[in-house]
Amino acid sequence: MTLTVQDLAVTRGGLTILEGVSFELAAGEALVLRGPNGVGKTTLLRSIAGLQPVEAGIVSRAEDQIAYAGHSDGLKAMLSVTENLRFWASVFGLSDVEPALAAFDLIELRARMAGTLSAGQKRRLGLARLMVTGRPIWVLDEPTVSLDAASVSLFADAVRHHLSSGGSALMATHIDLGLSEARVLDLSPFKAGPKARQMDEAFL
Ligand SMILES: Nc1ncnc2c1ncn2[C@@H]1O[C@H](COP(=O)(O)OP(=O)(O)OP(=O)(O)O)[C@@H](O)[C@H]1O
Repeated sequence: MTLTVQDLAVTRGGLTILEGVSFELAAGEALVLRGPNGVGKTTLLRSIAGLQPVEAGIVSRAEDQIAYAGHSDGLKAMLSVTENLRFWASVFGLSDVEPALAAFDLIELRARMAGTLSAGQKRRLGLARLMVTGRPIWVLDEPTVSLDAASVSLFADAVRHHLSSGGSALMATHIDLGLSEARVLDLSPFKAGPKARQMDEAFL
């Protein structure tokens, strides 16, 4: 199994948000996390990626197997599109960025400074970065934000290709990507108990 999550509890701002979350993800599989705004999708993904500690439970995975793409694109504004990808490829020990440029329709934009890209173009570059990590488990938080229909379709193709090459993907998304092979996990039943909920209201 690529990723096993057992009885996981995660916190945000010192409060338990989700508890009792369990699932498995094998090579070639995609799992889509669903649930209303604020249920804890981002918190869960960050915890699984090792970006924040878990409160309880087990996440069995090698952190160096995970490529995480979250809300901030992490792009270098003063580097070109190609230079950004080359930079990330070098960090991960890879060199060929051409497939990633092609997959996300970035060839015509390759010489542009990343800081001058539109929101959707930046997002495409942020997602292209996944391909140059060479890492098998993609953990994606709302990957399609700012993407138009054609770009969503490119992204879905990239995920399909990743799965067919033995990769796997765990993602939170509100839209239907048309990935018929993806399983769906609704997080609503794992919301932490009423005590934590009441305290959460105090933040509002
Ligand atoms: N610093 C904080 N202190 C307290 N609560 C927080 C803090 N940051 C986030 N939260 C709360 O934690 C809960 C989970 O947030 P999270 O971002 O994981 O939800 P989400 O399911 O990803 O939401 P969305 O669909 O809106 O992106 C929310 O109720 C949010 O208000």
